[in-house]
Amino acid sequence: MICGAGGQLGQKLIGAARASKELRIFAYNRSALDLTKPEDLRAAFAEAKPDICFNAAAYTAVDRAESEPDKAREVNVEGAARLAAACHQRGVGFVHFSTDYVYDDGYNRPLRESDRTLGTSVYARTKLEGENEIMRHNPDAWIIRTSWVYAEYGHNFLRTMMRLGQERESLSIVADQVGSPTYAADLAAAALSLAASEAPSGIYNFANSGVASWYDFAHAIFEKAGIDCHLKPIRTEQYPTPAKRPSYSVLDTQKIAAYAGPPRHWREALEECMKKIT
Ligand SMILES: NC(=O)C1=CN([C@@H]2O[C@H](COP(=O)(O)OP(=O)(O)OC[C@H]3O[C@@H](n4cnc5c(N)ncnc54)[C@H](OP(=O)(O)O)[C@@H]3O)[C@@H](O)[C@H]2O)C=CC1
Ligand SMILES: Cc1cn([C@H]2C[C@H](O)[C@@H](COP(=O)(O)OP(=O)(O)O[C@H]3O[C@@H](C)C(=O)[C@@H](O)[C@H]3O)O2)c(=O)[nH]c1=O
Ligand SMILES: [Mg+2]
Repeated sequence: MICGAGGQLGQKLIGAARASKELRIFAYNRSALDLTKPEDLRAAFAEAKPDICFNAAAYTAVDRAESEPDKAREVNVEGAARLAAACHQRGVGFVHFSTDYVYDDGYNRPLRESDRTLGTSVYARTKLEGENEIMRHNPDAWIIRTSWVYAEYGHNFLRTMMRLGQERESLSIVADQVGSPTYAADLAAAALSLAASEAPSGIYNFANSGVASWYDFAHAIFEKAGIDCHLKPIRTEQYPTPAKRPSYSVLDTQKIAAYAGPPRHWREALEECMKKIT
């Protein structure tokens, strides 16, 4: 059972599950299963009778969340907790997704699952609270923290850059926020591997390997797309946004690698994704 099936990760989970050929898939987008509606949940469980549930549904608009915290909370905390509890009651496995933005920004080495959390934005705090509520309602849950997710479709930095790069002659992009771009297809495959393994419940990081600033990421996108737009590296203060983002959120992925294999480099994954964009 896949919730949030219309999002970028949701669509890739469907693809990964189909490729395995052994799974019967019940995928629900927001109109079929709204996490804030208990009656939708009951109907979906009755129909799918799943062995395992993947929750790709979330409120992901980082800046907008600053002005509508209740909406973000409703999905990322209450909705996620409700789904986790429903799975636990029925003995259904549960896989949830969280974000690099939950980590404390004081580290200068790849972040481990046991490191301190903080959350400098409404989005990050609702995701963190969601994690805690999930673990309280469902101690068997797997929670995968990931970062900078993109796909050839959906709302993401890659698609924003492709659009702006074609419209503008030059773009200023922050170069002092560092993380790891992650292809939604690689994340989906890792999530299925984790759920099929003997991995204990708890928190797992997953991201493509290698490190990039948003500026590096934009640079690689323009290079691969052959877009001729001048890129200027800037500091965070020069690009004010409603939500404060972490300056360093590279994830240590050793823990999940034991069950899902080592992730490939973000540049290799980006190349595969961009071949799908015509
Ligand atoms: N995108 C990223 O860079 C990152 C994402 N993550 C996490 O990964 C997960 C997947 O994210 P991603 O696929 O990128 O996000 P998307 O925004 O692409 O997809 C989220 C989906 O959830 C749906 N949704 C929103 N509210 C509800 C609701 N009440 N009930 C059911 N569905 C709902 C959205 O529908 P609609 O479009 O109609 O609102 C959308 O289809 C999320 O948990 C996210 O927090 C973690 C790190 C990075
Ligand atoms: C469009 C644009 C953005 N930026 C900066 C702003 C920001 O610091 C950075 C990325 O902007 P975005 O809004 O695309 O990224 P953002 O929405 O913050 O992406 C995050 O989404 C959530 C869901 C997550 O969980 C995170 O892992 C992360 O992927 O790029 C520029 O510097 N110049 C620009 O022209
Ligand atoms: Mg955004």
